[in-house]
Amino acid sequence: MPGLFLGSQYKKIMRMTMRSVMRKISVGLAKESKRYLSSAMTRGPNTWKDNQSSQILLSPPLVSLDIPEIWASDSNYYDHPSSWKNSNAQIATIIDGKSIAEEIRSRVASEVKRMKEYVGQVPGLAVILVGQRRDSQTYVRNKIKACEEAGIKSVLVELPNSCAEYDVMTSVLNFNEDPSIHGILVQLPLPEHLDEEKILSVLSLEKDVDGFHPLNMGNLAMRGREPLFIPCTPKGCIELLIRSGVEIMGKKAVVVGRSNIVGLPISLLLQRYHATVSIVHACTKNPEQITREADIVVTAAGVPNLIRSNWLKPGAVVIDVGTCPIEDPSAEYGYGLVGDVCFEEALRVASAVTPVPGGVGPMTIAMLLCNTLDSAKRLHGFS
Ligand SMILES: Nc1nc2c(c(=O)[nH]1)N[C@@H](CN(C=O)c1ccc(C(=O)N[C@@H](CCC(=O)O)C(=O)O)cc1)CN2
Repeated sequence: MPGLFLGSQYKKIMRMTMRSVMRKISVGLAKESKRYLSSAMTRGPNTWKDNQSSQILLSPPLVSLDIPEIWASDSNYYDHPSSWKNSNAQIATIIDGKSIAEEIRSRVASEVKRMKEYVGQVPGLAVILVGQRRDSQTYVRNKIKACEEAGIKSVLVELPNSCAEYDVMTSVLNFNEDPSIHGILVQLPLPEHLDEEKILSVLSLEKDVDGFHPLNMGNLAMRGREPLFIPCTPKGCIELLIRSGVEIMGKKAVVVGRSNIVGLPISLLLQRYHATVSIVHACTKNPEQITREADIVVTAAGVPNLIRSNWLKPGAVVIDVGTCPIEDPSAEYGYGLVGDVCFEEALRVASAVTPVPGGVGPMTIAMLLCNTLDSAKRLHGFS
């Protein structure tokens, strides 16, 4: 499977790297270019081949994506958007996040088994849930179930809505010290009286499987840096794009929403994959004029049916992260989920769309398992 990546995006990055290096040589920067090229080569395809047996995801380490910051002057280098599928009558592909997530989860399970055989330990995840939000309870229940199915140990701490900051921080600090726990997450949002920033900042950087610690987020934002963890939902979006064969490099991407959980990190991550990224948010004037230019739209506004057909360019790829709970007495837990995208309309304009439910949501949980496994491997020096 890594071959798929090598066959398209990586080749393109290497081609661009070579071009940039050639340009640099021509302007007298031969020494620096040679150093860059040799390091790009050593952490490039060879590294990938070496790791193939235990590699689960197709998305590569971020540092391996780095290329010199040189603006391309040859306009025919990128695929022109006009070469994208362009018919209004087209019915988009539905990106099946549920089945992709299942495949990833079964690969995580195999790796957990292998780790148990070689190290005698399984990864451990601690989940802290404060309060009784029904949606949070569902997500946490699903996370615990997914851990069980993958052979990952999980511990759940449930605290009442009225608890003090001190109680949450004490739980986090205890798990920081527990060697059987490799990942810790505090389910968000927290009740209003609790200071999220304060709580997340005491979480051990090495166990921050949500990737919300300011240092992990900062490293995601900075070129040449590799965060220990990439937030689960954005990481899942990229994995969906790559697995659906969507080219990211050089494409115009628009992110709708700027939350710390999704909007901000996905915009940073798309930049790391060399998309040209715009962010629209609640204060943006005429956001549809901006999204209409986009090859890739990732939306995380939490506003049902915000994205209508006139917000989309024909052939765009649409990733719907919006999950808005709506009352549904006939549903198992009394509510259903709707996304940000008017799905029926998007199907007629876009080239690919994720559904809600069954799109990004299941990927969030699959990526959490990946991050927990990665953390355990790192902490036990197992590859
Ligand atoms: N600590 C965190 N809090 C929150 C995160 C997060 O990544 N870390 N993200 C969201 C909620 N979330 C995970 O916690 C999450 C959202 C949706 C799903 C999911 O599988 N959705 C399914 C439908 C599930 C259902 O039946 O309701 C789908 O879309 O198909 C998983 C996790 C906010 N908080």
